[in-house]
Amino acid sequence: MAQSGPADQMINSQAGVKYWQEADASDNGMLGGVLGVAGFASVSRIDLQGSRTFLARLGIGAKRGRNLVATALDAGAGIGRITEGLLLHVAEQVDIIEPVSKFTDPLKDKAGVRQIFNVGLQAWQPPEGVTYDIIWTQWCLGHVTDDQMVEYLELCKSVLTPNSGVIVIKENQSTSGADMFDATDSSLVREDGTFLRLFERAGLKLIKSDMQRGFPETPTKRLYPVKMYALKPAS
Ligand SMILES: C[S@@+](CC[C@H](N)C(=O)[O-])C[C@H]1O[C@@H](n2cnc3c(N)ncnc32)[C@H](O)[C@@H]1O
Repeated sequence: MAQSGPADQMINSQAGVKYWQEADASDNGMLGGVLGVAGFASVSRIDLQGSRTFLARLGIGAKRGRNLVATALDAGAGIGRITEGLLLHVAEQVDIIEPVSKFTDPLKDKAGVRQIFNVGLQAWQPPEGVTYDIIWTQWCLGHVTDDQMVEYLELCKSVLTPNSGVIVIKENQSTSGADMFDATDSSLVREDGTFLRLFERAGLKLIKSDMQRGFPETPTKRLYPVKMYALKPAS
């Protein structure tokens, strides 16, 4: 697609939310319909397994020798696929950020779900005194500009449990040599180098990273590579 100027300036957050308001409130809707493509029905399960393994490498998990935590934040949570499939298994309480309230309404009375913030990442204001052991942000950072992402990460840093808290980012990767704008949902697929620059700008250091493995691939369809980054305050 032809682009002019920094690709992140093409992001229109209202257009992004409008796209998602029309999406199905299902795992398949959250994953852009990919679960309905022949051979791809296992993508959500494989994604969650990859995330569980990544958290285990950080010492977090339900198995012996790993630690459970008190609080997690699921950012850009959609219908709570990650809250239910991952975070509630390792954290006592989970807060949620998600701009589309029809996705989160069914989560209001779910055991373990504490506060739901129906705003975009760029408008989120953490309540006074709250801290999180895990802040998980997956498949939604493409909806905010580079500056908004840095501001969001700075906020995350300020509400992370001192020393032990960790921020995890799990996002698609552009491999075309540039960040790629997608007009369908008004989002940006960033390159690894862009993520690393923005993390540094936000005062975060990378403590672990891994590629998601095991996604299916067919002769006619291949998903973007997906990378997981674990971050802590640089100082
Ligand atoms: C691809 S879905 C991923 C949902 C969830 N993270 C998952 O992996 O199942 C993208 C989500 O980002 C949300 N979203 C759109 N704009 C956003 C914004 N500005 N800030 C945070 N989330 C946003 C959408 O409403 C949608 O729920």
